[in-house]
Amino acid sequence: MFSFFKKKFGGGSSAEGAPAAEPVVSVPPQSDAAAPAVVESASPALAASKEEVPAPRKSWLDKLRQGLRKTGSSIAQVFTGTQIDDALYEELEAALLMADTGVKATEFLLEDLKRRVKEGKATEPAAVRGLLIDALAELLKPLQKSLAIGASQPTVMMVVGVNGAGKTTSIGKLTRHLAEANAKVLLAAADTFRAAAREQLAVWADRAQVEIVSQEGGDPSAVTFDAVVAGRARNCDVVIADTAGRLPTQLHLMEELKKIKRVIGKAEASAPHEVLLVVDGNTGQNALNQVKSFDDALGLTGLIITKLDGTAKGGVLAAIARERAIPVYFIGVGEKLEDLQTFDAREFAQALLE
Ligand SMILES: Nc1nc2c(ncn2[C@@H]2O[C@H](COP(=O)(O)OP(=O)(O)OP(=O)(O)O)[C@@H](O)[C@H]2O)c(=O)[nH]1
Repeated sequence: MFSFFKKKFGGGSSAEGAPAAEPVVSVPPQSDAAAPAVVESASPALAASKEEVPAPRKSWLDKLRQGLRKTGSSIAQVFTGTQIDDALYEELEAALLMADTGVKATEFLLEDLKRRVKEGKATEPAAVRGLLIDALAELLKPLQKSLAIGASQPTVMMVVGVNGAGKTTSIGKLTRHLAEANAKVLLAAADTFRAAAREQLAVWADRAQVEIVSQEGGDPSAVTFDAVVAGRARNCDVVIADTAGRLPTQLHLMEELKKIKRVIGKAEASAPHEVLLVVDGNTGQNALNQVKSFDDALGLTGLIITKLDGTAKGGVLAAIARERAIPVYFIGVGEKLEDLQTFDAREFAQALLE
């Protein structure tokens, strides 16, 4: 099994810690026992002093920092005073809630922070900010995991989400990155209703020079089934199915997704290997509700969080970590190819609070 993304994205969530030059064995970051040294060096922030952060990653990080400023500045405001007292914690609580961190994650972070302040014997509010970065990075750590390709051929991914979350755009970018890393990708346009959605996916397929299975009207499950069978016959590394946007409350449409998942399993018993939810990070607590609903219906394996360019609701990642810790494979901060990058817990905490 190998992961393209350490190589392509030059750092970020890869917990492997291996040099970025070659595809590497993917080790889930959570499995500290298996790879302790690796986890240690996973932070690009730490690595940055030793090796150059690649240019696309750097420009993405700048955008992420910029994008999270609306969230971060109201939290940072709390640390401009001179004392660490109840008022500071109350202000911080309000700022975290305003950033859509949610009650559970906010309570957890405050408790953890107070413990860190006590243990670290911090006396300056500015130092508390550093400790909050540590607390947040630790809370977010379970979300950090690389998307691994290659254990099955093809690796079948099903991508779901509400309308306009950024599914097709994210699939397009992911496909480009995979294709550039020499993976053979086949796309399935399982949104058989909306011509524009199919066309949009076809444009991405064209740009990445990959094949696409598409059909006007008809059954989305049938299109996906055909794509998985074709992907296997053509020795593809990855098959990605783009599904039509839907709200979790549209029960018949959720049933349709369950059917697509079942039918993929009929085409390839071990598939789908990934069920990815694309969520618009700008929707805050609503994003958390989407994660819970889609996970209950489909059993998600990963998240792609988009539109973190210009949000006041960046705290939602902490809420997800506390309430439904599904790996965040990618973060999107815009519409360009390089705007989709892997997630790194400490990097995110720093981008938010530094
Ligand atoms: N600012 C910003 N815009 C994004 C990002 N990701 C996607 N978009 C834009 O969001 C809009 C919707 O993206 P799509 O990829 O069409 O969303 P979708 O989920 O496939 O939509 P449906 O097919 O309607 O379900 C497009 O205009 C994208 O360019 C992001 O990270 N940041």
